[in-house]
Order: sequence, then C-alpha cells, then structure tokens
Amino acid sequence: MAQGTMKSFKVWTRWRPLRPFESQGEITRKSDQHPDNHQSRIAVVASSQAQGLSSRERSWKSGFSFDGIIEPNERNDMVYDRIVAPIIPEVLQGKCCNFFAYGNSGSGKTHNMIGYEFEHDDGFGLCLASARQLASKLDEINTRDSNYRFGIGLRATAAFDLLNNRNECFVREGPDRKVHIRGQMEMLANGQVRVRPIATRACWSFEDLKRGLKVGLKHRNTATSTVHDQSSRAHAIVEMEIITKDFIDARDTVVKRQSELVPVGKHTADVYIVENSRAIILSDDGKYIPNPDYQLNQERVDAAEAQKAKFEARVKEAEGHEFEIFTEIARTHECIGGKIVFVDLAGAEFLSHSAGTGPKQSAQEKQQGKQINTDLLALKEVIRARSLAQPRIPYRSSPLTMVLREHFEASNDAHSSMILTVSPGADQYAATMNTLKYGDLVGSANMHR
Ligand SMILES: Nc1ncnc2c1ncn2[C@@H]1O[C@H](COP(=O)(O)OP(=O)(O)OP(=O)(O)O)[C@@H](O)[C@H]1O
Repeated sequence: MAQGTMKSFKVWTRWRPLRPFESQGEITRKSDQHPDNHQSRIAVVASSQAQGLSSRERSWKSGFSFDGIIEPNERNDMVYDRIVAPIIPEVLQGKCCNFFAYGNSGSGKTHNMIGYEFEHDDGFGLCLASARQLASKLDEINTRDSNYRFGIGLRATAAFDLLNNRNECFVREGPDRKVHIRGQMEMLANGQVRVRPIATRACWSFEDLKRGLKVGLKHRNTATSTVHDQSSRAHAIVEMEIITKDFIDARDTVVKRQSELVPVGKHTADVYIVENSRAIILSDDGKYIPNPDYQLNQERVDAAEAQKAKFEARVKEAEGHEFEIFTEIARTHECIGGKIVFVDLAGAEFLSHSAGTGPKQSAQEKQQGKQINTDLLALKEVIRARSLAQPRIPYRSSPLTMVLREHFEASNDAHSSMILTVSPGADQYAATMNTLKYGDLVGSANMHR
C-alpha cells in the first residue's frame, strides 16, 4: 500500500500508577524508539520471585509496534489532548473514529475510557471528555444556525444493551449484508411479536449525555455479581453520533421496521419448511419424491411471502426517508452522522488464564474464552487487511468484527486507536505481558502504514 492512503490505526500503551496493595514493587521495564519511524518498543522483565512462568516468559520484548507510551503520571486530560482531541475535527467532518481499550481487570480501562470523575473535567475519561468537546462544538453550530438542532445520539451495547435495561443482544447479518444488533423477542400490547431494537438515546446537552451514560454504566455494573465478571466477558461499545431529531426519528423508524420484519421473515421460512416437509417424502429407494397424500398449500406459502414482501417494502421506504433527511442536512452541515466509538474489549483475563495464572474456568467460561479469543484475533486480522488496503476485509469472521464493520466502513480514512492499559505491579507481570503481546500483534499487523 502506498504510504498515507489510509490514516493509521495507532496502538498506545498506558501504564497506570502502582496501587498501594501492589506491594511487590514494579516490573522492570524499558522502552525505546525506532530512529526512523519513531515507533516504540517495550521490554519487560519479571521479578526473581515471580512464580508460574516458564524461563522464556521471564523476559519479553515487543517489536517497534507501539505509536506511543503513556507514563503513569500522565493524567486523563493530558491523554485526551494527546490522543483524542486531534481527531475531533474529523468527527465534525462526519467521519467515524474508533477507540479500543484492552487490558486486564484493574489495569485502568474504565479510568481511561469513562473515568470515575463525572463532575470535574480533568478526571473525565476519554469518552466523557470527547462528549464534552463535541457538545460544546455542536452548541456553537446550533447558535450559528437555528434551522437545525444538533445533538449526540448515545448507544451503548455489550452482551447486554446497557441503555435498554440489559436485554441480551444478538448479532445477525441480514440479506442486505448489513449487520443488525437486536435485543430479545418481546410481545407487544396488541399481541404482535417483535425483536426489541437497541436503544439510541438522543442527548441535547452534555449533562443529558452524562446522565445517559451513568444509567448505562449502572446497568453494566449490576449485570452480574461482580464487575470483574461482566467486564471480562463482554465487549462493551459506546457510540456517540452527531444527530438531529428528524434524523434520529427516521433512523429509529428504520430500526423498528427492521425488527418487525424479523418475526415475519421467520414465519415465512417456517411456512415454507412445514409445507415442503409435508409435500415431499423420502421413497423406499432413498430419493425425495412428491407426497401422493399431500398437496403443497401454495396459497399459504404465497400469503406468507406476500406478507414478508410488504414488511420488506416498509423497511425500504423507511431507509429511503432516512437517506433523504441525511442528504438534506449534509448539504449544509458535514458534521451529521460523524461518530466516535469507544470499545472496551473483553478477554485479557481469558488470555492470562490460558497462561495458567488465573482461577479455574467452568465449561461455559472456557466457551466464552474461546469466542473472545476468536474475536480478538479476527479484529487483528481486520486491522491488518485494512492497513494493507486489501479488497476483502474479513469482517465476517467474528461477531465483534461484524459489529465493528459499520464503524470501520463508515469512513476508511478516519483515525482509530487502541490503548492497552497495563499495571506496572510485579505481581501483575503475566497479565501485563499478555496484554502487551496482543498489542504487539495488532501493532505489527498494522506496520504497513
Ligand atoms: N492512569 C491512572 N491514573 C490513576 N489511577 C488509575 C489509572 N488507571 C487506573 N487507575 C485506578 O486504578 C483502579 C483500577 O482501575 P479501573 O477500575 O479503571 O480498571 P479496569 O481495567 O476498568 O478494571 P475492571 O475491568 O475490573 O473494571 C481504579 O481505582 C482507578 O482509579
């Protein structure tokens, strides 16, 4: 790939300060920069007392895979200025930028992404700090032009839909190759069944958005008996998109109609299968032949197909309306649809368990661990294929990459970054090394910049 045709995917490492209970001191660590491309590499050495490590694991060195290293004394506001603030203008140009956080429980992901401080700006995590800056830019635009009122559409999903009372989410690819994230089936008051859409909350001020995010996070924290369980088993995604009321209403209608189509499509498939399984039987010589005792009820099949076509047309009509509204706004305001996405990746615990340092896993946890590893490797492959500008990007290899496809494809030339959060504690050596190893894989997959 010619350099510079695609903006890079940056990989950062953020060391948090040592915490009081980490009494075994710090990991010995060193980093240096490549003289030409200024990429950094990291070397770590376990303390002589560290147990359960093979001799090969006692010291480890990355390649020049990292774009930068954030030291423990760098506060959230400094990290924001360094990593996120420079890309806010891209979001205001209607592009989609993605930020990933990856690290073990307790390594600082929440501190980094959301922050524990909701009242004082300098403690805001990257997500809140971006929301504040975006909200203030949108206020300026709204003051200049009263034709539209721009706000931020907030959507938070994990294995649970955080803003919609923790319904489990499902990821599916529709016949149109679009990925749909849906909640559980629900029965409406009129007896209709629909698949519950994932909620977008329209926020018209920063305070409004903070409230929305707090509600979402509260659901996350109560989703399982321990925060640790939840955060390590589910990727959590917070999306903030520049919207207007008309645009978000039109989008909601699309999502609503798509979710109404799901049970109708399923009913049509059921009718087809039932009719055909009655009308065709297996003969004595092992061939499928028409059942002489049953005439396929073509009318029933046609009626189901017609019903499905009606619901498909409703989706198309809603999509057309959404597109018209978007195009009309975009004629004068390129910011519409601009998006910043924060993804808290699950899985660091699973990798460290596989290194033999964690508690014993149940069969279900092992299954989840496998799925998460598949997701993480698929993400690395997507990053590699994008950085090589390959014609086929393997988005379909995992549910995570299927979900992220929309964000990556929204603007190929926009910035994305991954921040690895790591503890410097000597007793966290194995976890830290595993996190750095994954970052090294991602960073080296992305070396073709
Ligand atoms: N860079 C940092 N500077 C100061 N304190 C930090 C930093 N990173 C993390 N901490 C503190 O360390 C503790 C653990 O961090 P945090 O809760 O963000 O970890 P986590 O990776 O989100 O854990 P979990 O996955 O279990 O939720 C918190 O008290 C947090 O305030």
